Amino acid sequence: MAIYQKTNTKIWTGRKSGSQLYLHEKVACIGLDAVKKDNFEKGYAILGYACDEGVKRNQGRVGAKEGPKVIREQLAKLPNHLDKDSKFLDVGTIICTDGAMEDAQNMLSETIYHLLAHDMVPLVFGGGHDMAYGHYNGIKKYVSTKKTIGIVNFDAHFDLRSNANGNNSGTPFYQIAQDCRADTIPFRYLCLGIRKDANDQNLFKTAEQLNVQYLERHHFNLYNLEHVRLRVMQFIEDVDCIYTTIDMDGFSSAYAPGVSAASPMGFSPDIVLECLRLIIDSKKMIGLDIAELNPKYDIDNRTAKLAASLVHYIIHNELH
Ligand SMILES: N=CN[C@@H](CCC(=O)O)C(=O)O
Ligand SMILES: [Mn+2]
Ligand SMILES: [Mn+2]
Repeated sequence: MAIYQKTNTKIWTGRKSGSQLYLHEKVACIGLDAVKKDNFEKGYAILGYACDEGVKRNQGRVGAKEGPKVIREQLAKLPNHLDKDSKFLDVGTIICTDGAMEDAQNMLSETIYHLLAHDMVPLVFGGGHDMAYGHYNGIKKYVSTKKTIGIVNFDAHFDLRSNANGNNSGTPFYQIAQDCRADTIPFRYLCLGIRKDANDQNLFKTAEQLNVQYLERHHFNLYNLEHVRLRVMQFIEDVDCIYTTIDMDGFSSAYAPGVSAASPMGFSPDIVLECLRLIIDSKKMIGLDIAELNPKYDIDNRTAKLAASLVHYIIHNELH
C-alpha cells in the first residue's frame, strides 16, 4: 500500500531571522487538499517519494526511502531569495509500504496531476528512480497526448532495463517507451552522463532501438560546453514541455557518495547547472525530481547538500 503523509513542520528548521531570510521560514507545509488554484504566479510544490522498493528489486543498496527527509533538512537551512508573494510549498510525502511500489507510483502520478492542475511546478524528492514512471504519467495525464513531453535525465544509467520480469528502479524509461509505442506517440528521452562502465551492451542496444539521445560522461563536461549546450537546445526545441530528472548517482562519488550505485568517474555539478539554466530559460520545464539519494552512504551530508543546492538553484530562477 502507499500512504500519504503531510510534512511535520519540525523538519524545516534552521537559523532564525524572523523575516524569511531562510527557506525554513519561507516554506508553507500544507496538505494536498489545501492546494488551491489562485490568480497569482506559479509556484513550486515539494513532494516526497519515500520508496526504495524499486532499488531493492533491482538488487541495489536500500536506504533511498530516507532521501526526502534529508533533502528537506538541508534545504531548510539555505537562504531564501524568493519574492515575498511567491509560493513555496511542501505538500507532503507519498510513502511506499509493504513493497507496494506500483501503488506508490500511481499515487505519485495522481498527485502530480493534481499539482499541475493547480498551477504548481512539482519538485519531487526520492526515492528510487522508479519515481520517474509515476512522475511522467502524472505529467502525461495533465498535458494529454497532444503535447510532446521531453525527458531530460542526468544519470550514469539509462534505466532502460526490460520490465518483463517486473518493474524496478532500472526499468522506468523502458516502461515509458513501451507506453509511448502503445499510444503511438514519440518517446523523447535525452540522457546526460551515461557511462560505459555502468551500462551493458544490451542497454546501449535498447537505447539505439528506442532512438534515445545521450551524451556519455566523458563528453558531458565543461570542456565540451558548446557541444553539450547545442545538444540540449536541439532537444528542447523539439518538445512542448520538459520533465527533468536528476539521478544523484550520475555525479562523481566525490560530490555524491550517498547513493546506491556510486560513480567514481561521474560528472560534476557545473555542467548540470549549465543544462538546468537552458531548461529553465526555455520556460518549458513542467516538473523536476531528484532520485536515488541514499543517506545511509552519505558522508557529512555531502550528497544531501548537493541535492538541496540544486533545488535552491532551480527555485531561484524564473518560472513561466
Ligand atoms: N536506478 C538505477 N539503475 C541502475 C542501477 C545500477 C546498479 O545498481 O549497479 C541500473 O539498473 O542500471
Ligand atoms: Mn537512474
Ligand atoms: Mn543512476
